[in-house]
Amino acid sequence: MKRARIIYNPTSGREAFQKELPRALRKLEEAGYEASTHATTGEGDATEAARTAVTREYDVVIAAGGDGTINEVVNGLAEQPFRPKLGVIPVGTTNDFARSLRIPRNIQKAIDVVIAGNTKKIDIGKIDEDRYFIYIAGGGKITELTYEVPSKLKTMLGQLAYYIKGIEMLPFMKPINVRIEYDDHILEEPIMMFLISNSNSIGGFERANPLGEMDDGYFDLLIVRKTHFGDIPKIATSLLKGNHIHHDKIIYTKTKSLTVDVEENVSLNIDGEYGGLLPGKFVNLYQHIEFFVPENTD
Ligand SMILES: Nc1ncnc2c1ncn2[C@@H]1O[C@H](COP(=O)(O)OP(=O)(O)OP(=O)(O)O)[C@@H](O)[C@H]1O
Repeated sequence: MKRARIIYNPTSGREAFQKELPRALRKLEEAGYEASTHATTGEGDATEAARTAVTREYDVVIAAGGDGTINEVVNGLAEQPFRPKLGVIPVGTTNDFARSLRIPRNIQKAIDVVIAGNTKKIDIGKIDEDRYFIYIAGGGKITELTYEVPSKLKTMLGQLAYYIKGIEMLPFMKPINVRIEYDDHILEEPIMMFLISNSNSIGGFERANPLGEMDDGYFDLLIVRKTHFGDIPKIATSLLKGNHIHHDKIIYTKTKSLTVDVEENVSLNIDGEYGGLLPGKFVNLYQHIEFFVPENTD
């Protein structure tokens, strides 16, 4: 009999999962899984729980929560030589990663995806020696000033799936001097921010194959060079149209790894959460975790 460990955040998304849990367990049992649960107790607990699931040789881990919970579970699995297959039940406030995998928001339908058994190996980002991210890492320096973001700009930016959180901050950012090394390039100049993504969103909003670039071993690297407040709407428009690749304030490329050095204190954002200060080394781990995904995503 296959064994599944459900790691869920009981506080995530208005506690919706707990109500559905008995039904989810029943479904899994009927599908031939012996299933057990672990309710997380606070920050970092999902990482520990995932490590324990590996030690106890579960075949499958199911992470129920938001992006934060999935990030933590992946951090517990990523360094293990044997990594169970990972199911995702998106019950958080932000579920960008699950959305990119086309996993349904409906809890029972998301369980059905696990039961159906279709999987895909997805790249994972590694930061320095022992931290991992699932879809985005980025950095920049936020100013003390609070400009009002024009509402038109906000509406436009609202359509940017992954980069929204980063780009939306542009008006509040001030230039930082960086040294970024990627492939054979060395960039040494003031920039507004950089975003490293393991996604298909940028330049690919209308892609037919949504997972096409989450398993290719490459990050998307987006760097916004030093710019003035007035240029930001233009940059946002160009990002939205997907022709940002040719914008002179934007560097957009693909790379398997990069290092980012800074002279001052600049914070790093990992999967939407504060992730300490730079510098950092970022490496794409090719097809490192096998996720359950709906069948029609290939
Ligand atoms: N029992 C708990 N009580 C409080 N916080 C917890 C608990 N278990 C886990 N957490 C923390 O909650 C963080 C965020 O959770 P998660 O990503 O699942 O939800 P979310 O999408 O951020 O939003 P929300 O919790 O508002 O639905 C996790 O990174 C984890 O550190």
